[in-house]
Amino acid sequence: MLESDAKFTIFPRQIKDQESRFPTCFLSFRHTMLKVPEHQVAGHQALGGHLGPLIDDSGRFYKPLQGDERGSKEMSFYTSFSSNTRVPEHIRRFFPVFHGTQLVEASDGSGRKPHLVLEDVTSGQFKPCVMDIKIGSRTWYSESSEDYIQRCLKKDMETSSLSLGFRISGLQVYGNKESEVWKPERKVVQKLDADEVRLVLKRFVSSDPSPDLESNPDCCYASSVYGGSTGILAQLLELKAWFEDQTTYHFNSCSVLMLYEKKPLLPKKGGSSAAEVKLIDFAHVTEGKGVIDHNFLGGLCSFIKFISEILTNPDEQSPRACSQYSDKNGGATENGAAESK
Ligand SMILES: Nc1ncnc2c1ncn2[C@@H]1O[C@H](COP(=O)(O)OP(=O)(O)OP(=O)(O)O)[C@@H](O)[C@H]1O
Ligand SMILES: O=P(O)(O)O[C@@H]1[C@@H](O)[C@H](OP(=O)(O)O)[C@@H](OP(=O)(O)O)[C@H](O)[C@H]1OP(=O)(O)O
Repeated sequence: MLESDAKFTIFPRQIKDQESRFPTCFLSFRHTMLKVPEHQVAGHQALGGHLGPLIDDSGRFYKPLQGDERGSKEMSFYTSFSSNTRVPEHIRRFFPVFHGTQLVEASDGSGRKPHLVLEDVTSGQFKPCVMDIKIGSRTWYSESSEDYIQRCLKKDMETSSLSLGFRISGLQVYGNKESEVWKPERKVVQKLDADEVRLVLKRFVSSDPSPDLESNPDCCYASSVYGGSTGILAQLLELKAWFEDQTTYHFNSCSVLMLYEKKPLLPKKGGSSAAEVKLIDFAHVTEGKGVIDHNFLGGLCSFIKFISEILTNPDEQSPRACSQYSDKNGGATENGAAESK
């Protein structure tokens, strides 16, 4: 039995019809115009007739439930988490609000399909800077199939996951110039080494993120975004304290999403930037069975060290230029779009 009040079980699959696999209490219809999210930085994307998430104008993010067990796993997680009285209130804010599931027209034209209805965490932001960081030195878990374990192992070894305990899955950073956005190729940022990751984390909080500049990034937003009592570092430390205690869930292959809105003027010293940390992607969450999620905790600690070192030494010269990824579609672009899966 789980230590939580909520049952953390996968919904049964007695009924084959995909729409019927999900409890009717979660199904509802809202007739609204859905569109492809402009600020998505990783994951399956709805562009080009693929199946991917959609958003509406009221601040909701519709993530299609994947037909295999990933969909039921993610819904099972949100259902369990929503009613788990052991989750402290101050920790809930790190998770997108869950509004149940809904049948909506899928982006790949395959008809109405069940989607998770989540809070759109970028809603209302004009120039959101977003980074998706997949946490953990391993993205597989013992319950996975042999084939899945092999695929994950290969990817973990080829990317920074194994060496750093996390990999950057994707990002976008706005510059101060109107409509300039840096959205480097995902395959490249996943494989950066420690120096390059440090440089990207600096560019994320700089006035001009453009990778072809000779100068070091100015990090002029570092103290207001990463620092301060409500900044990214403080939030990550709060999350870390929870992970040192919680043993209900193992967050395999989950991501930390960092976001803040780029404003042309610098916030006053010590002023808040309304930077946020969110946890997303729960398609591979498993039961913690009373054991600390050391894979996630280790990766989180490693990521925290990168952020805190930037705050301590923002002016430290980065030993390497990022030519590796600036050469490969990494330059600042006009409304650059990430590639879709
Ligand atoms: N609640 C949300 N609000 C706004 N954007 C979101 C939200 N959840 C996810 N995103 C965006 O969508 C991207 C992919 O999300 P997620 O990892 O959940 O999808 P996925 O298709 O399961 O990914 P993967 O293929 O890595 O398993 C994130 O990087 C982020 O940009
Ligand atoms: O194709 P799948 O089975 O949906 O698995 C995806 C995988 O394709 C994807 O890799 P890539 O297409 O970006 O190379 C993985 O994303 P990362 O690159 O961030 O690792 C996804 O994580 C895979 O999905 P899942 O994690 O559910 O296995």
